[in-house]
Order: sequence, then structure tokens, then C-alpha cells
Amino acid sequence: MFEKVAFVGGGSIAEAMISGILVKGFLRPDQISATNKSNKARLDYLSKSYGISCNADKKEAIAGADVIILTMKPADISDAINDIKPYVQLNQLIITVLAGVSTGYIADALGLEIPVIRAMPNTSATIGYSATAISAGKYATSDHVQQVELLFSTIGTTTKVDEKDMHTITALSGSGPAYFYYTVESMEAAAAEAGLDETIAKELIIQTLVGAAEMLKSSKYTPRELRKNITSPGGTTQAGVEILEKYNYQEALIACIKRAAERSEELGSAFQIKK
Ligand SMILES: NC(=O)C1=CN([C@@H]2O[C@H](COP(=O)(O)OP(=O)(O)OC[C@H]3O[C@@H](n4cnc5c(N)ncnc54)[C@H](O)[C@@H]3O)[C@@H](O)[C@H]2O)C=CC1
Ligand SMILES: O=C(O)[C@@H]1CCC=N1
Repeated sequence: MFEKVAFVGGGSIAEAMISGILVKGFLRPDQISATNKSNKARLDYLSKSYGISCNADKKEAIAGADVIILTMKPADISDAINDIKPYVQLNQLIITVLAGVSTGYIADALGLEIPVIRAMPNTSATIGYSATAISAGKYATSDHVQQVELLFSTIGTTTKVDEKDMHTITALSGSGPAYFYYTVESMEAAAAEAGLDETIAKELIIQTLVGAAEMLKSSKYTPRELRKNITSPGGTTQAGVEILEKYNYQEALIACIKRAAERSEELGSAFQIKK
């Protein structure tokens, strides 16, 4: 069990994780620290909201942590590593949630044969519903993986994966909530255009989404069969889905996920292991 966890990066995903970890009581606020690039107001907000210790000083922020969680944007990884490198100890475990960036690059940039675990959570971590994929870097043991699974299981489900699949997974479940939010935005817009009360529309759309998700989880039917069950011949669903087909909805979603995965590769391509 971890004694102290330090977040290097204090943005959306760090907050979602901190919130989820505290809600589940996995760690106490005094076991969590966070630092960021330079935004003091943001650190004050995190400290006030969650009771965690926030420190602009990188050395202080990671001192005594058994785990350092890297939660900055991929573009900032190089600077962030330079900032913490002098203070990182070999007995610390590094977790990275960065899109695209490999565990090998991080160990290499730190110049240590240090355990690094790559995780891809999503922002549903805030309420304990993240789908987190986890893969181990070269120096991480199965014990490290188990501990990290335990940590992430406080904010949702965990799935062990090969690091080579992380680009696709980032596109699928890391970015995934956004695709559903986009769909809900569109359904809300349609309801508004039809003059439906906003509160009523919201209630119906969200419960429809939750119900469909629960059906996907518990039913023995495939998504296609579930869809067919709703689609009465000549009925409303068929008429609606025909429009989705006309607009190549399925191709659009497939292209969306392919492009997001490709973007993950692009983001990581600047951060390759030096030969
Ligand atoms: N937002 C999301 O849904 C998810 C994001 N991720 C990954 O998490 C990472 C962070 O994403 P967000 O939280 O959305 O970004 P964000 O922009 O909200 O937060 C980034 C944080 O990193 C900090 N930072 C930048 N340079 C730094 C440095 N040198 N030292 C310390 N901190 C530094 C910033 O001050 C900021 O607090 C990205 O790499 C992204 O790929 C992974 C899964 C889901
Ligand atoms: O959009 C991004 O790059 C990050 C990675 C997964 C979710 N958000």
C-alpha cells in the first residue's frame, strides 16, 4: 500500500484522480501532494478543495513519495522531467498517464533503471467510473503492477494491456467519454430544436444513456442485437438510423478513433528513447 503519492501536474486528470482516490478513502489527503508548472492559484484551489498538500517547489512536492504520478501534457514532459530529475530516487515508482509517451522514454530521460507504469484512465475517475488500462515498463515488477491496479481500482475498473496497444486504448477509453458527451450534446440540441423543456430532455437523455450502458454490461446480446431489438420494421428507430447511415455515422466514429490513436502516436513521437 502506498504511503505518499505525488502528482506532478495539477490539471483535469490529476483532479479527477485525486477526487476519486479521496472519495473511496484509499488515501488520506495528507498522503497526497501536487505540484504544477507555475499556477499558484490552481494549487491553492486543489489544496483548499481536497485538503492535499500542494507545493510549487518540485523537490518538496516529490520528497518522500513512494509514487510519482506524471499528469502533465505530453508537450511538457521533457521540461517536467528536467525539473524533477535531480530529486527522483530509484526506490520511487513512476506512473505516467500521458497520451503517447512510452515508459521507456521516461526511464531513459530520468537516466535511471526506474520502474515506470503507464496508465490510461479517463475523467470518469472523478466519480469512481474510470476505465483504466495499465501496462508495465521494463523495470516494473508484477508487484508494482498489482499496487498500481489497486490504486486505480479506487477510481474505476482496471485492465492490464500491452504497451503497444496504448495508442488505440487512449483513443478508445481515454478520449472515449468525450464522444459520448458529444452525442448527448447533439441529442440535447435536437430536443431544444423540437421545443422540449431542457430539464425534461436532460433527464430522459441521461437515463437512456445509463440504461443502454447497463444493458451492454448485463445483457447476453451483442450491441447489434440490442439495437435490432429496438428497431421495429418501418418504425421510428429504423427511420432515425437510416439517417445516421446516410451521414456515415459508423465510418465517422471509426475514423475518429483511428485519428485519435494516430494523434497519440504523433504526441509520443517527439519522445523516443535515445539510442
Ligand atoms: N483529461 C483527460 O481526460 C485525460 C488526460 N490524460 C493525460 O493526462 C495529461 C494531463 O491532461 P490534463 O489533466 O487534461 O491537462 P491539464 O492541462 O488540465 O493539466 C496539465 C498540468 O500539468 C502541469 N504542468 C505543465 N508543465 C509542468 C511541469 N514542468 N512540471 C509540473 N507540472 C507541469 C500544468 O501546470 C497543469 O497543472 C495529458 O498528458 C493527457 O494525455 C490521460 C487520460 C485522460
Ligand atoms: O485528449 C487528450 O490528449 C487526452 C488523452 C486522453 C484523454 N485526453
